[in-house]
Amino acid sequence: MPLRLTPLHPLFAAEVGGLDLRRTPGPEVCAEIDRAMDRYAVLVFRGQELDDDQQMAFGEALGPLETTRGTVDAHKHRLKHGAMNDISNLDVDGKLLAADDRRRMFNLGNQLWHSDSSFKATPAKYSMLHARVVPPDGGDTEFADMRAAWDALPEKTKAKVRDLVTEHSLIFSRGQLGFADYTEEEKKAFAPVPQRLVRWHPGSQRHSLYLSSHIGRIQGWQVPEAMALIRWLVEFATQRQFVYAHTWRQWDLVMWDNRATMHRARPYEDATYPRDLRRVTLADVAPTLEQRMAA
Ligand SMILES: O=C(O)CCC(=O)C(=O)O
Ligand SMILES: [Fe+2]
Repeated sequence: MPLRLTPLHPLFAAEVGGLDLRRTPGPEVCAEIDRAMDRYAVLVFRGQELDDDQQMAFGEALGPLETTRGTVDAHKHRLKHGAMNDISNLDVDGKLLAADDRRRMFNLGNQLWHSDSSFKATPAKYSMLHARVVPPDGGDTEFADMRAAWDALPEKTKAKVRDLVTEHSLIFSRGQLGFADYTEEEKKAFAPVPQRLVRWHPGSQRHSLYLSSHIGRIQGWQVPEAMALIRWLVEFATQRQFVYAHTWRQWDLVMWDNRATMHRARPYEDATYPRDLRRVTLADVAPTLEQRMAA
């Protein structure tokens, strides 16, 4: 049975109808979802009244999670030794953290355009956010299609950036927010990781720009030149025609492919309203430099 897909944007993003995710989909439906992710990169499932277990079960049906219940003990240990050292979807009891709690911990970083976990050697594949409580207005999440952005680049620029290797770290993204003080342990934990600037997406057979606020260097380049280029690319790639803005309703589940998109949280007026969005993240298969490029 093919999924019922309704496009939400001329380039990417679609709504998926006819699925009740309280019952974890089997392998055939998951394969359909993967195919739809390859095509659309962002999928919106409305009206899904899930709890943490059901959301995690859906994630696990699609592939290995970045943080699983099996790693909760290790995770508790890391939290005890400084929550700032860790970034995770889980709290100390293994419950999913609300995005706002993660945001408080990670200093508004979600409001910068980014790709999840690009600061990890093996970054994230899919992320899914589930809306438990939403404020009356504001607080959208915006997504930008990094395949369409790549396609639209001038050929000269493509040739210039095609083989570049960037370095990503939480220290770089937090630096943009004014954070500068780190312990030696934190510096070690957040050591920059190399990533390709241009990726090959096997599912869609398309290239994508792998951009993120976590980028702070391009290997072999002086920092000012590197960051001027990265800023230009981010501006280019997040022009209005490449962006889908999701306005949340309670019980929306939105899943995106971090290999093919960037996203950012938008602020909302009255921060006294709760905004409880919970995330489950799937791990990619390998560091980007170890992944195959197009033949
Ligand atoms: O809160 C949001 O709108 C987005 C948060 C985010 O970037 C994430 O959960 O990965
Ligand atoms: Fe994010």
